[in-house]
Amino acid sequence: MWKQISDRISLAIGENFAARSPRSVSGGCINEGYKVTDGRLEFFVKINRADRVSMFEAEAAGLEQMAATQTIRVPKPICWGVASDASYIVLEWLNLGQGNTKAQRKMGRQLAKLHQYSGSTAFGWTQSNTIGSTPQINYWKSDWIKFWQEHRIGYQLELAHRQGGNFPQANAIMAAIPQLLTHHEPQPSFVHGDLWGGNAAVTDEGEPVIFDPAAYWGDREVDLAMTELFGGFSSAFYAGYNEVAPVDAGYERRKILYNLYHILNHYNLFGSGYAGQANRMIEQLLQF
Ligand SMILES: Nc1ncnc2c1ncn2[C@@H]1O[C@H](COP(=O)(O)OP(=O)(O)OP(=O)(O)O)[C@@H](O)[C@H]1O
Repeated sequence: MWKQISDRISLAIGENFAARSPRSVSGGCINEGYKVTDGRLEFFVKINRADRVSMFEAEAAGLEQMAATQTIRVPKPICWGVASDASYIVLEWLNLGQGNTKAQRKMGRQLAKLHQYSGSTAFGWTQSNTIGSTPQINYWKSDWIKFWQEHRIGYQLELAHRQGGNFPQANAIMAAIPQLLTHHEPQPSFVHGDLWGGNAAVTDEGEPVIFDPAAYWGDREVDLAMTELFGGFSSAFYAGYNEVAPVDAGYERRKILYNLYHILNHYNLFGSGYAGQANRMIEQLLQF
């Protein structure tokens, strides 16, 4: 496998590359991550089962589209595909850390600029992708409320129902979504889609980077909401974001609805430990 991947890297970069003893890099829980080097060049490689190759195709497309906005740094995808019985994606290697306050502020400003970039009149994307390893449906819709209701909350509730989940207010929350999003008319922003703290970092040169996206054209607030769900972003980050594109009134309520998607997904991926949290969020939303 590594010989094949080395050959594809060589083809992509137009010079000879032969990986020496790939080193496992911890961090991700969906894929196996490796640092590969020939002593001179370095790359980050993620490996999964061969039948998961579409996940890497979508990751590469998402990264390329974000890079094209020239707003915030993302790792450059070098090549991806199937080698032996595995799928892989090769990305430029970045020396990543947490960064200081200045870098966090810059990250906030740059994320806001990504969100201000306009390029679509509808919500969705050219391809569906994955959130964790769950399919994420991106069929186009011109109506954000319908998009969120059907492709996000409805889809996850259906998956949860099929695995026996007990969400007594599932129908009620589906019916309440139009009301919860009323008077909110977001422009489609190209969102990262999975912006927890583990998917954002700062290079050793102080440049903010976001990676491992589940991208689509959506309400920018989905990214902000997720940054708050598991923490990891400092007040400087939010100050930077608000300098460029202050959040709209009503965000605090929508935030719960947007994060419900991720908690339902966690239920579907990791099991019943997340059911209580999802039900509490649903109850909270139904009280508005
Ligand atoms: N281009 C890169 N260069 C160096 N290290 C990287 C790079 N991209 C990611 N990393 C590091 O590897 C870790 C795992 O990367 P990533 O989140 O892309 O993997 P994953 O398996 O898809 O993760 P997840 O389980 O979050 O879906 C990151 O937290 C980061 O520390």
